[in-house]
Amino acid sequence: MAAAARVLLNGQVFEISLNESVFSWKSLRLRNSPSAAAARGGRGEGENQSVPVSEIIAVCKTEVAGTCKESGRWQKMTSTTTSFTPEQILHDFTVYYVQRSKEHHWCCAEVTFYCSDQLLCNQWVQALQRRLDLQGVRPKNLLVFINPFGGKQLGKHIYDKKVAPLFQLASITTEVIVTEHANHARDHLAEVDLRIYDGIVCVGGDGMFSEVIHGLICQTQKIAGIDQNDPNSKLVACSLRIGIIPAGSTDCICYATVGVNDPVTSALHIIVGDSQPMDVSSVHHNNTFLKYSVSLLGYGFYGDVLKDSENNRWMGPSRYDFSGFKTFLSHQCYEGTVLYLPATETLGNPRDESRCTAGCYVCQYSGKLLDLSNNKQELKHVAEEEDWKVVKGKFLAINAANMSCACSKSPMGLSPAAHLADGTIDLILVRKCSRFNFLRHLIRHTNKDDQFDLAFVEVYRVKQFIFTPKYSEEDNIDIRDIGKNLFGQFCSDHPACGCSQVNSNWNCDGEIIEHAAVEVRVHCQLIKLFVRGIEHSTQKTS
Ligand SMILES: CCCCCCCCCCCCC/C=C/[C@@H](O)[C@H](COP(=O)(O)O)NC(C)=O
Ligand SMILES: Nc1ncnc2c1ncn2[C@@H]1O[C@H](COP(=O)(O)OP(=O)(O)O)[C@@H](O)[C@H]1O
Ligand SMILES: [Ca+2]
Repeated sequence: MAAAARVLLNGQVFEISLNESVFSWKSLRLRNSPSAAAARGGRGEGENQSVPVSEIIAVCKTEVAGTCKESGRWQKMTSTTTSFTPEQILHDFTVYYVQRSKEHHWCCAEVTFYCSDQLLCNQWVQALQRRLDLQGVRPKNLLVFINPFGGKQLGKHIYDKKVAPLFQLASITTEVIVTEHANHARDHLAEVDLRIYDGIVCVGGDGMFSEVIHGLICQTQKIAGIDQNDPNSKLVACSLRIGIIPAGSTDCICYATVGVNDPVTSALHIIVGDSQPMDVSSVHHNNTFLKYSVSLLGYGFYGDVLKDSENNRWMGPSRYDFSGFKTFLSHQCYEGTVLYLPATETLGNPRDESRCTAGCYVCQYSGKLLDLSNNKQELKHVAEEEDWKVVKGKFLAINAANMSCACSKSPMGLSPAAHLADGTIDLILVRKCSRFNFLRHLIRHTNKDDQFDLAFVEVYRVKQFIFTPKYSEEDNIDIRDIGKNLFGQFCSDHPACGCSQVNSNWNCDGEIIEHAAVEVRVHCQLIKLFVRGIEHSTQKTS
């Protein structure tokens, strides 16, 4: 087949061409027209444009029944430069491709080319389709879970209206499960034979994503014979990629990996077969596995916000604002000891100006270190005693951010310089301070000011940490119950010392962990997502 051909687009003659990796179309008329210079380098139909084959969603052939309806267009065109006649224009094909718009949004654009004969049309459709078939990274069969009750309860609607048509266009087959109860997706994934799928999609929020990774990681460890209750176990990485269609309340994992929480954008990243490794933290208590975390593990402020917000689920996403306000007013601090193991082998620092973006070299470097350590038999992690550091005190918040935790409320995130896949978490300790100072810290999450540049805030990049509350958990349950039953929620929370004898709980990706004493360890690049990390804003389609 010719590498280039003449076709019609919007009544003008275009030359289309295809090489190994790029499909382009350029207007032949524009070359000599006075407006050519202005149009050069422009975007959109009617101008010169190119699209990487890796970003073509589909190519479809449409037989045109007749020329009557379109004859005005053909007449206009034939009067300019073409040698086509209206009778010859019977065949067209449409190319659907990724188009970038503002703030990391992707949408599906389409362009239809009219060919002079059927053979030419078929040849181009086949040539493009062959190139698409060579895109081995693209998923063909997906298992989809929809949480119908996440966020504003629009998960099913979002999937049916915005996502399913795109998957169909891209010839992706799906098995869709609308969850009927909490943990439905997790339990299904822990047991089902996953070999027939090329990936898993969850439609919902961070809680739904958490269910999916629990099912997937558990099954993977079970098959590999790994004991998840042992905090020192070296976990086996999961091979299936996971896609998130945001339909939750915070959607922080989607936002921090794509740059926006938009269902169409996420669906397109799945279709083109993007892949991004991600760190996962394991949380243990007394040598018992509790949970995995990908975004935020928060004790104190974020733990209390979550606990309170669970009573107000009917409010939808605004439950977090309501509970956030209440928790801020309660100004509760918690006493305890944090032991942490600093990350020494990785590149980067939580106070860096640079950010984790698509193709991040910090994460790639950690990936190489991981490969090296995977080739060794022994688990290297058993750290020397003297490596551990200790911090004791009264804290308003202890936040462990596995990634930036950016979301629409906090566009830079809780730890703006954190990395998706470097094998570390940023441990943020907010010590007891005045309400005014804590508010200053919180407000800095919403703007570009440095939330760590405050005397009562410390941040460390760590591989592992252990938190021990001052008050033992067994005693604590009694205190909390007595306090709640007799005086309501806040009464027992304000002893004269200003620090609570009641423990907080951990917020683990939006799920509550009741234990306060935990041991947390990061597992570098344990899972993969159908994303590429946040693109630099200069990355354009053409
Ligand atoms: C005075 C102004 C104060 C504003 C402070 C804004 C800081 C907001 C930072 C939020 C960081 C959230 C990290 C993400 C956590 C999610 O995993 C979790 C669960 O999300 P989901 O409900 O499942 O989508 N959401 C929450 C709020 O705990
Ligand atoms: N069908 C269901 N009924 C009730 N709860 C569910 C269902 N499916 C999933 N869940 C649970 O709903 C919780 C919140 O889901 P999520 O999708 O994260 O929404 P949100 O972001 O609003 O919290 C998760 O803990 C998940 O386990
Ligand atoms: Ca990380």
